[in-house]
Amino acid sequence: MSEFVMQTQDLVKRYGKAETGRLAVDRVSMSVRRGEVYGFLGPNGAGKTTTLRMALGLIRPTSGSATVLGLPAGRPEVTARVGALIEGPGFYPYLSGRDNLRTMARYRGLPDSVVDAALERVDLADRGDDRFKAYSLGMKQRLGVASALMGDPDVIVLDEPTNGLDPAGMADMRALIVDLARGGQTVLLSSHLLAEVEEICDRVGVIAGGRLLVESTVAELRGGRRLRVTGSPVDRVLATAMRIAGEEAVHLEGQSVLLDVPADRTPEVVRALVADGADLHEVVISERTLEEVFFEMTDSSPTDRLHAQAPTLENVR
Ligand SMILES: Nc1ncnc2c1ncn2[C@@H]1O[C@H](COP(=O)(O)OP(=O)(O)OP(=O)(O)O)[C@@H](O)[C@H]1O
Repeated sequence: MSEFVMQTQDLVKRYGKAETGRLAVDRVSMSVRRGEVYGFLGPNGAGKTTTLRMALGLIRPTSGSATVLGLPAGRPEVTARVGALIEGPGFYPYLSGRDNLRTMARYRGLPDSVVDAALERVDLADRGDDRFKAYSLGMKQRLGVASALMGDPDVIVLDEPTNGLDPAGMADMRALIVDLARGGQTVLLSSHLLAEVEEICDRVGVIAGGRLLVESTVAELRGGRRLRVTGSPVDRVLATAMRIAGEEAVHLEGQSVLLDVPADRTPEVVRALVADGADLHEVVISERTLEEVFFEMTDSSPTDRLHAQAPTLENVR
């Protein structure tokens, strides 16, 4: 059994004319491992939905390929083992939640018994007989997830499942996703919310402008710990830091110099700074947040960071 449940190789999607059409996805190769929660992270319009639709065989790639559970995307035997919630399924407003799911289950050749299990799973069992149109947004989202869970699929693909939910609804949805992975199912979650991905995902793929910028564990992406040094004169601290850690690993934030070095190099850094004549006011070892990593990766300035309101990728581009 392969370690990977979903892989794409150089997936490309160009909407419209061959030469001049919009390049929505540009050579994306990603791999989702069995049993993990994979966060597919990117700002609006990055190409997340288009990539997922190709990976599920819902639209044809311009070039490249995708395999799910070792088979080409879109094959019927694969489709039966993948549950997906992409851009909200079309529910009938005048049918109850339960009848909506029954209709879908029958269409997919599943027994009625999967419906109650799925409603139970998303905590909608006692509201299953209410009409869909009377559901709150959170309930509608949960019913969408229930539709993806019917038949106990191996892989669950959820496109922005917390969109439009209030904080409590988001927390419930995250808890459900973590629970699914604990039960052995693989979850591929697309999101533009950094904090959400950081909280619940094992690995993440970051997409922007149709390109996959990076794919790694959240811990690897953060690069472990970093050192924050505040001292004077700042330009001397900066020069020494760059000499010790290399230019790439040094960032200036206000009056502080940030160094991406392993924590055990702290004494060496402090010795060098003092030897170079810097006055040290503060040396702190801190964990980087995913948000910090993204701002650096996309080269936005500290001023942009000050104006960033919510930790979403919208602020990054
Ligand atoms: N059917 C289509 N025809 C033409 N262009 C499209 C189509 N679907 C998507 N696009 C364009 O492709 C690009 C990627 O869109 P996509 O929906 O995949 O991004 P996304 O990351 O899922 O964004 P969002 O979070 O806003 O859904 C966007 O520029 C979008 O306008």
